[in-house]
Amino acid sequence: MFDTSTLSSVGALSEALGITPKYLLIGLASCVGLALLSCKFVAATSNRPASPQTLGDPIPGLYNTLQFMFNNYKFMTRAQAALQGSRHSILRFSLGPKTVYLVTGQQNVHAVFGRDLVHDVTNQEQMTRYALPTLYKMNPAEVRRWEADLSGVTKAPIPGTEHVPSHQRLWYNYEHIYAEYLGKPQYMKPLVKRYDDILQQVLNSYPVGEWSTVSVQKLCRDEVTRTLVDTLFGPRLMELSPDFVDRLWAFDEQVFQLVMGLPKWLNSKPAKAHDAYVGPIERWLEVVSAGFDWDAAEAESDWEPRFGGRAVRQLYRWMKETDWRNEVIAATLGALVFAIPTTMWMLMEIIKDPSLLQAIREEVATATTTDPDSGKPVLDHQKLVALPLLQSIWTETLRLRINFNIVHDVKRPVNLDNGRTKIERGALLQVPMMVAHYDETVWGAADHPASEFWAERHIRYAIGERKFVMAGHPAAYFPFGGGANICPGRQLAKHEIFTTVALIVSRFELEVLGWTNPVNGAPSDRAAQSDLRYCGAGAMPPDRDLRIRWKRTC
Ligand code: HEM
Repeated sequence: MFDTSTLSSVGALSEALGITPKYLLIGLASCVGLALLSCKFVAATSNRPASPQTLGDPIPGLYNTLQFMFNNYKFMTRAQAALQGSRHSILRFSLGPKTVYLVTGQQNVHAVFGRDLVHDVTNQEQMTRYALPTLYKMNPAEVRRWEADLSGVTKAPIPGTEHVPSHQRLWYNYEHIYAEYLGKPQYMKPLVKRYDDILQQVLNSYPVGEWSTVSVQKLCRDEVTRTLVDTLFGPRLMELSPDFVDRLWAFDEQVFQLVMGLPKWLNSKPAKAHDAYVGPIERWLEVVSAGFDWDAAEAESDWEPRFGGRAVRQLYRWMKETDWRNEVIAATLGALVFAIPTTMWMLMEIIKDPSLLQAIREEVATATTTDPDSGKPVLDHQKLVALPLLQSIWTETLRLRINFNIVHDVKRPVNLDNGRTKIERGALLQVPMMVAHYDETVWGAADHPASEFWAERHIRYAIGERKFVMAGHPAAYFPFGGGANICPGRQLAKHEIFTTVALIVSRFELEVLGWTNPVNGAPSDRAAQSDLRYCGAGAMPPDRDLRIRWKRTC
């Protein structure tokens, strides 16, 4: 039990850390073990030389750990400040008993994602410790299978593991099937076509010539999400569970807490939301797999109504062949990242600025043809994803709104910082997007600081023609991660999001009504900003909604 003095010191500490007391209490309970270990660790390592830069810890072993976990934005701002003006681009701190190296600088980022270190610096320990038992619901025996697969993630197995049968190579197949069936153009194109068709049907439910009021967040969380789910999984999932999309968003709210692995008795909400989300996927799998003929042509088709697109079907097939339980398959498929916050941001940025909206309409028209039979407009997706202004807005949105700390374990000692920093085995490397994506020296322009959205940041004009040219170095921009684990859905996401924007701007007249608070719908006197609670965890959604009036024109 806490007495009042404990609560007031919790209050003071929470204020200093910028964490709400509730989270601090949960954090204190869960971190106490880590912190004790960490104090021992700090004592053992305090004689180290001051290279690389070390981030001070006001309460050794505790403050940094808590702030990192519960107010990542403040932590990263401190880290940025510590690195500024320092001759180092690597910052060391402790997270519980672990030594963490925050890796910044283009050369270092390039090295961490590069082929040379692919077997030395991996995400596998993070996966087996955090993602597989929580997000993918694997039991200890199932996790041990992954731990036992030492054959690596690349096509060629790590020397000495060539005896592992190829379909039993868990790390390799997991990456490979995603990369193949989500990323390769011949498999991705049918998914994009399906997405376009379904979204058109959804938008056609708004009668031509009639004004109606919609909100951008609600539209994306509802209609656009349904379109995405139908594209990947087919229509049966939502027919069997009409409230599936509500369950998805309820789970989305809890996912960060879930992956933190807090015990259920401390906070049961994340596990409950997870079960409520995975349950319908498991039931759907039972229904669609029953009697499915794996030797028939439909098993190889680009899209069929049971499993939907080929990626999900291929994953299911491999997982069954390698004896995954249905619950684990359902949880793994359910973890497919959805691209919704990026869609919300792009729509908001375009719709709120009438001259940008007009420029995008004109650009989209150049990627639209007319169907000779129906006379209806048809998007040329290949042209669409190459449009310069749309690409600039996409790049700018991802740069500012995707904020993820990519974490890798060091399996063998590595040298970074031009050989000046030796990283020991067992340490953690964190590659934060926030430092690279907001770097003023890379992205800043006169009158347009790096922290600000500027639609034309990645546009150059050559003889009056608009061209897309990324304003900064590619190694300072990695919203999809990098190296062996780079997001396999990145091209699909780009195609789907561009299609959504193009269909909306070209078929609707749009008028802004105002910003609202999505929690209670009340009017807001300011535009949306990134929801900083999501800093370090993925996409930062807008903290305000945009209410608009729209009228379908064709
Ligand atoms: C704007 C949209 C998206 C962004 C910014 C994004 C970003 C990311 C990032 C940062 C990672 C982690 C990479 C790493 O650990 O190095 C990731 C992984 C992943 N993404 Fe995406 N993603 C997006 C959309 C999608 C879509 C639409 C799909 C599929 C339908 C998808 C499927 C995946 C999968 C399966 C992984 C895990 C790969 C693995 O575990 O190795 N993503 N994504």
